[in-house]
Amino acid sequence: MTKIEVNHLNLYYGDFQALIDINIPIRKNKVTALIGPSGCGKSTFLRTLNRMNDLIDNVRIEGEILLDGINIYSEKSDLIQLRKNVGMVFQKPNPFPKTVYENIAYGPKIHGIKDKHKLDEIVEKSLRGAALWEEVKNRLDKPALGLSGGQQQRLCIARCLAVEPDVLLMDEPTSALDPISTLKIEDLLEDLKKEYTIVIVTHNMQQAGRVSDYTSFFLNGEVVETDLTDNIFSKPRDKRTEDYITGRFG
Ligand SMILES: Nc1ncnc2c1ncn2[C@@H]1O[C@H](COP(=O)(O)OP(=O)(O)OP(=O)(O)O)[C@@H](O)[C@H]1O
Repeated sequence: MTKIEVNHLNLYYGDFQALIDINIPIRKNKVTALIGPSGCGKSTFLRTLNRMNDLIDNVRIEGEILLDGINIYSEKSDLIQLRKNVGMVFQKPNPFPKTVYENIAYGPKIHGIKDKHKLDEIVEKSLRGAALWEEVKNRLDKPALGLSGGQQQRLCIARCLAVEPDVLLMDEPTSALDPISTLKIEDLLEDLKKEYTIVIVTHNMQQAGRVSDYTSFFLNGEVVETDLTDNIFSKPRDKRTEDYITGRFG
C-alpha cells in the first residue's frame, strides 16, 4: 500500500533545478532508502516530504506529493498537522538543552497535552519505542546533552514518536555515530516500521542493503530507478545504478 505518492515533482533553488520530475511511491510500513552521490538531491527531496524546504528562501516547487491521497502542497494543507504526521531526524543529534523528560514532553505539550500523568505515559512509551527507556529511566531529570551521541540520536527519534507521527524521515541518522550505536538504530528501524513508514537517506550502501525494503537511486536531481532493495543491489535495471553500487563513481 502506498503511503506517499510523489508525482512529477520539480524543485528549484532560484534558477537552479535541484529535483527533476521525481516520481516515487513510498510504501506504508516499509523502509525506503534514498541513495546517490553527494549533491544529487537526496536531502532536498527528503525535506519536500514535510515541507521543510518552505523555510528556505527562493525555493519553488511544482508537482504534487500525496500523503494518504491528499496533496501536502495544496493551499488547504495544515502545516502544523503535517509536521506532526511526518517527523524528521537529522544527521547530528540535536536534543534541546533541557532534561531528557522535557525533550520528549515538549511536542505533546505544544499540541495541548497538560496532564502530568498522561505526559509521563507518553515519555515512557516514546522512550521505549526508541529502545532507550532502560538506559535513561533513572535520569529523566538530567540534561539530555549529557547522553552519549547514540543515546541522543535515539532521544531525537523518541521525540518524534511522542507526537504520534505516521512517517519518519531520517537524514543520514547514523553518520555521526559509532558502529555499535549505528547497529542499535538499524535494529530499531526494523521494529519501527511495524508502526511507521520510514524514509532514510544514507551514504552507506551496506546500511541501505541491511535496513531498507525499497531503494531509490538519485543522480543529478533525478531518480534513476526505484525498486525493491534486493533488486537494486542484485540486478539493477539501469547501468548507472550498477556503476554506483559497485563503486565505480560517487
Ligand atoms: N539552500 C540551498 N540553496 C541553493 N542550493 C541548494 C540549497 N540546498 C541544496 N542546494 C543544492 O541542491 C543540490 C542538491 O543538494 P542536496 O543537499 O539535496 O543533495 P544530497 O544528495 O542530499 O547531498 P549530500 O549527500 O552531500 O548531503 C546541490 O547542488 C546543492 O548545492
